[in-house]
Amino acid sequence: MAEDLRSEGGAEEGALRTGEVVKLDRGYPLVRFPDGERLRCEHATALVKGHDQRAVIGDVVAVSVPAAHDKGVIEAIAPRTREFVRKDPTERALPQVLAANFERVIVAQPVGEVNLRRLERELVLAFETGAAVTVVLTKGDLADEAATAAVREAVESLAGPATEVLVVSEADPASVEAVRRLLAPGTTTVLIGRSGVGKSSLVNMLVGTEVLEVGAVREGDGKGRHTTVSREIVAVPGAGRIVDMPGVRGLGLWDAEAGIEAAFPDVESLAEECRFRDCTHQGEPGCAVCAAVAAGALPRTRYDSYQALCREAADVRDRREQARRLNKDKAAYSKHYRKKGAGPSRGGRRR
Ligand SMILES: Nc1nc2c(ncn2[C@@H]2O[C@H](COP(=O)(O)OP(=O)(O)OP(=O)(O)O)[C@@H](O)[C@H]2O)c(=O)[nH]1
Ligand SMILES: [Zn+2]
Repeated sequence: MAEDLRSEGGAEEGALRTGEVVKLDRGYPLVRFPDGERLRCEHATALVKGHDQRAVIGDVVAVSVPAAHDKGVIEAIAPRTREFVRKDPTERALPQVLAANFERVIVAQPVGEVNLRRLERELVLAFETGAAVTVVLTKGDLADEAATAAVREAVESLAGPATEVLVVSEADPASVEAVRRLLAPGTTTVLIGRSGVGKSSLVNMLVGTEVLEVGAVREGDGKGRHTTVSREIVAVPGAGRIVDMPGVRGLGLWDAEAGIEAAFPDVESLAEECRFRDCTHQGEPGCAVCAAVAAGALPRTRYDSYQALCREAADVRDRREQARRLNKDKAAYSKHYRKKGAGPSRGGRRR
């Protein structure tokens, strides 16, 4: 008992202050307090040790400020209203939260080089958060009107009728006004998209000054480019706040069932006509999805990526289940072990 309390309470005397993680870079998380003060904060060992809890951008945190200490200590992280989660690229079965507590996700892709397969994946992750989702096609000046219209149509049909699709261009400052209108005061928007699509440029246009460093794209393949790794919540004048999430390369699915459903409304509505309620659309009799593919009503590529994403989601689910079972076994084992070992010496150890 006493041990539990000790590990929870921490040794700090001062009152806890509530703040928000507004910047993450290579240093300690930067926390902003309601009075505007910003302070670099490290994590209390109690947070990191047991469950490896770490604050992400947007997290509301309780901070203690030990006397004669230049850093604060994050003692607790408030429950999140929303999380952007991907599978941790370096782990078999662990999630990685990239941002917390936001109201909207903007998925950015360059209008001249839209990658529909990647967009599908980005939409699954965005929808999975439960936030409002918007697609912004960037670099509008690099595509002519006809090409832009064709791409917009393709993207709209992919994203579904509920998702707005906007086109912006650095060459046309008015084009970002539609984005600004989405950022309602008091709300936070997360901006995702592969490196170089123009996310930082969009944020700078919204703010009106160079708040974020813009990467210079190397001629040709665009490889070997310097990418910023910091994430920062930026206030947009007269609107809400936006977080540019640079350097998000891999977007492995984590929890994805609801996201897939939302990102594939065309498949989902066809699926309602399948003979079996649990149809997997892989050749079952009376499958409306397969029938639509055969009739050319549902593009085969679209069907294939739907199936691939479903497989990936199921695979992650299996691995999590495995890990959970393993941990349960471990926990049961150590509980048993503790009981046996602690028996005779229990009284003696208590102080
Ligand atoms: N022609 C044109 N170029 C643009 C536009 N927006 C951005 N760019 C260029 O695209 C390159 C990449 O822009 P960034 O804003 O750094 O892209 P990013 O998505 O923030 O990239 P990361 O920070 O690496 O994630 C820069 O050279 C920009 O000048 C646009 O509307 N038109
Ligand atoms: Zn079916």
